[in-house]
Amino acid sequence: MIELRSVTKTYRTGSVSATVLQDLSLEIKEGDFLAIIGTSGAGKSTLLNLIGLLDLPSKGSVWVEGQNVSTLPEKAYGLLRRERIGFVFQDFKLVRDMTALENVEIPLAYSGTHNKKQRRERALEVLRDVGLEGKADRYPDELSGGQKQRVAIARAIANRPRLLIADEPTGNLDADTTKEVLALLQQMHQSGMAVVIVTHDPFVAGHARDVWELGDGKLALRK
Ligand SMILES: Nc1ncnc2c1ncn2[C@@H]1O[C@H](COP(=O)(O)OP(=O)(O)OP(=O)(O)O)[C@@H](O)[C@H]1O
Repeated sequence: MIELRSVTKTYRTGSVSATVLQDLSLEIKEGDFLAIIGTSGAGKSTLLNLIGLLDLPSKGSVWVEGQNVSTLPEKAYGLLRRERIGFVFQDFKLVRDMTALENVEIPLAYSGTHNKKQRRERALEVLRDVGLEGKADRYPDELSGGQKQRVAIARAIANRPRLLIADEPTGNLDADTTKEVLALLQQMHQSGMAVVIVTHDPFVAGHARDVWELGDGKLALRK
């Protein structure tokens, strides 16, 4: 589905350059469930940005279904991302002055595939899938952390992406809520989506089928 081939990522700030990923390869296949662990600064977010088509490598290539994304015009690249990938973040990134329902409608409006009525129906359907049917009209500030993350997951899956990327999705949640969110991610995986989680938490990583540790710019399989 998405393949990183010998990617290197170097950041340059003025005359200083730092290589964060070094000749790293990784293939994400349909239905995978993998966790990426590593110390702070190891490059996990940098790696997720490449997997999520948010950034390009300095060297090497990123392939999506047989296409080298470096060779695509920016518009096509953005479209691939919007159609195929959903993102979930530690701090939820919900829009505060929009209700849960309106937040979930955002990607549906961007994709241009649904009219207003269809957007509403699809948003309600995914809110139901994450167990938040009754909270559709609540604003983020009126929801618990776990509920906010469930809204964020609903928003991420509204366009039926093939890949769900979660960057520390339980980082702001307590133990019980962490379990709820993990159950939901497992449910997404069982429904056929590939799931990639970045986490510091061994308990969270343990739920994935494969665990990769990022260190010294390379990945090592830990499970
Ligand atoms: N845009 C950038 N410009 C320059 N350096 C950057 C940039 N983004 C990240 N870095 C550097 O790259 C290294 C890896 O950062 P990254 O955020 O990928 O690590 P991480 O493993 O996700 O860390 P954390 O667990 O603390 O979030 C760090 O040393 C960071 O300072």
